[in-house]
Amino acid sequence: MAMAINTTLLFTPEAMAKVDARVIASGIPGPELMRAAGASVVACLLSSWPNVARAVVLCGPGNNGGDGHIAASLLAAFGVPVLRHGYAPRSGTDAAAASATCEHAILPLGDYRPLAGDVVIDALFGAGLDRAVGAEVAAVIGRIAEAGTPVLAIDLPSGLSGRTGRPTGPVISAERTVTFAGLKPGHVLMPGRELCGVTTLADIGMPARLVASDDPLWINGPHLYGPTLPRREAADHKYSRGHLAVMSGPLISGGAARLSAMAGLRIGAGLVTLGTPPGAVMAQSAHLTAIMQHRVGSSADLAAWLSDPRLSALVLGPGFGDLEKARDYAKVLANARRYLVLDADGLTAFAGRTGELGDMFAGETRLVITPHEGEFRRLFPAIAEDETLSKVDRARQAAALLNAVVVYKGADTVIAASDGRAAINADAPPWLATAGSGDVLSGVIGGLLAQSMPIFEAACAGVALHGAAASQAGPGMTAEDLAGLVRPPAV
Ligand SMILES: NC(=O)C1=CN([C@@H]2O[C@H](COP(=O)(O)OP(=O)(O)OC[C@H]3O[C@@H](n4cnc5c(N)ncnc54)[C@H](O)[C@@H]3O)[C@@H](O)[C@H]2O)[C@@H](O)CC1
Ligand SMILES: [K+]
Repeated sequence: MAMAINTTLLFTPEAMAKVDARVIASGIPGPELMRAAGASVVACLLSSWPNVARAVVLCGPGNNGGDGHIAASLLAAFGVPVLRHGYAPRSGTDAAAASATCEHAILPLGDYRPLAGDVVIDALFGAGLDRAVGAEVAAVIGRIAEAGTPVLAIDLPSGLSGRTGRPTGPVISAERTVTFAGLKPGHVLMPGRELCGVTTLADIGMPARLVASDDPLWINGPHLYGPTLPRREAADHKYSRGHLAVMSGPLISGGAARLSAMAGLRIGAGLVTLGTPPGAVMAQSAHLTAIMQHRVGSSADLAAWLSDPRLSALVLGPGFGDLEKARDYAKVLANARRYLVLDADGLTAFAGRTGELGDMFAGETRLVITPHEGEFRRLFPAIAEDETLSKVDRARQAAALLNAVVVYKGADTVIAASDGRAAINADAPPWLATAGSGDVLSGVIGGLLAQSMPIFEAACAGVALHGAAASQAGPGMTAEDLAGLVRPPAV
């Protein structure tokens, strides 16, 4: 039978509970899964801490504790000194059967005092955590943190929500986490990703076809956008690879549009033109070679320019400056049914006016917005303030509200479409948070849209390829370096 981990989907705790139930209903007993889970924890512990002096299993009342009991009995069999602290499982459960395999008594949780050489196995709560941990658990979490004792978390660090990636209260900070069959949003959303430390996905013998979910939530990667990347053909010419326009701001802030335009060209758009206000044309000319210019001083100029049907996608916002003009231009672009990446000043222009923006872009989705945290809060204050929502929920609600693809930026950028599809990007390097990097991202997405890539896939690919360019650039990267390193993958 094909056993599996699913490396592309993300499973909310609810979706994972359904997978568990399906697998057990298919005839694989729960205790068998628990044995495999406990064994994978032991494998991780022994490879990461081969000189462990004492393995301290902190066990909770549910199945997460059950995995911990299995780990305790296996470690004891391997001759590792073991301590169990925590709560006894309810009788008759799989966790109780697991607990019975270990002969060490379960000592009270509050009695644990960390010693040098300890490694803690956190088996208190996993996917079943539904509220803040109590005072006794909070106290032991505090003592472990104070002592700096390394922690290996089972499934999720206790106190972390697998759905939101946020702590529900006091939370374990783990060095390593072992989870099963598929990652949960909490493993990749911040600060969850950091609280998990290094996360390992273990195969516990669930059949591949059952490790599935009808919630369209993925890790961002080529599995999402690879098949729709623009193909290079020998017969390509510049017009067959699309024409991207980037609206330039005034003299003082024209650099942002240039970064965006350069990125659009590098990602493969056949032609890239700056739409420049008259006062900035000379200055921009001094900087441009492969990028062309068109003089655009008013909405009428823009509308006239758009009579060229080859102009398929536009970027509006980086360094644009004039908020009223940004609103007017967005309206012209919406009426002309062009694909638009709205960023920076283009987003600020619609703070408090998201209804207006959504109405403009009704119908087939043609709008991508790329807000960072502050811009998102200004655009969607009610969604941003709702503490029950995860970043994925927020991006999805914003996307539905605007009929747009939302690229909600950060260390855990979420890309969401108005039909509910969403992806979390989990591998961008921290030095990507630099001035001008957002301008490059909007150019990358615009360049892919100009090449007729479908809109959600273009946004996912843009975020991934932008991150890949940053990884290649390395620490100390500037936005100019980044724009120069953006490349389409070979397809
Ligand atoms: N069912 C399965 O097929 C498998 C489950 N596995 C493990 O099972 C775990 C999920 O098990 P459970 O659903 O039993 O969940 P947990 O073991 O995470 O805990 C659930 C129990 O804790 C209580 N609880 C939740 N939050 C609490 C809080 N803040 N303070 C005090 N009590 C709290 C709940 O009411 C419930 O009784 C996974 O994380 C994974 O480790 C693995 O054994 C693999 C297979
Ligand atoms: K845990």
